Amino acid sequence: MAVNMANRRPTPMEVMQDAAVIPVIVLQETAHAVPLARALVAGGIRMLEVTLRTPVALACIEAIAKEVPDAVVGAGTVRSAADAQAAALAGARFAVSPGYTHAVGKACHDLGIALLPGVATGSEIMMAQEDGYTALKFFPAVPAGGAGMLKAWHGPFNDVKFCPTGGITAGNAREFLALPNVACVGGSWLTPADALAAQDWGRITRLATEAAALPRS
Ligand SMILES: O=C(O)C(=O)C[C@H](O)[C@H](O)COP(=O)(O)O
Repeated sequence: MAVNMANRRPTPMEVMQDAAVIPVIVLQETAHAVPLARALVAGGIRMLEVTLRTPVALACIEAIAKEVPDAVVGAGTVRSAADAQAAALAGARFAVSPGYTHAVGKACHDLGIALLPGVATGSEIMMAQEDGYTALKFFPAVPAGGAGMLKAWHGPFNDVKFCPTGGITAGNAREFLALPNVACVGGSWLTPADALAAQDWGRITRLATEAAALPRS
């Protein structure tokens, strides 16, 4: 499944198909970015979503883009065209949004970076599809209806693939990955805040290795 990403930006489907899990990363320290990225890559996970939730997020994206060539760094929590522009400038090669607006979709299209738009309703799926997006993040997956929702969507939206995120854990990931319309899952469990604070990169590589080995449909 893994394709050679050197020197180019992935398509949305390539972002979703590279590994079973996209780690959702919240970084508080710029110095953690590179060792964390290397730890995840060592475990077989290289599509990395760094959320724009902290003041250091853009600096972290920039550091990973420059110093970890085997990683493909993306930005999460992209909520506006300005977020998308800042992320692309920092070196993000894809974007993930918690919801969807035409402005975010157009910005990513114009910037030439892949977007996984966040959706939680049929109307949002239709809006994203109108703009050409068919590889979508289902957020927040568990609170918004979980596997049952994905099964229901598979009827009318059987041309869409999802990355359920929000409430996914090592315990329930398999149930989601077994669904025909799920290409991968997203989650923060690979990068626990206490492991980051302790700079326990070995633990993060172990979590990534387990996640990379999860079976997919
Ligand atoms: O920041 C964003 O852009 C988001 O969309 C939220 C994250 O995807 C979820 O917070 C991850 O959920 P957990 O794995 O349950 O921690």
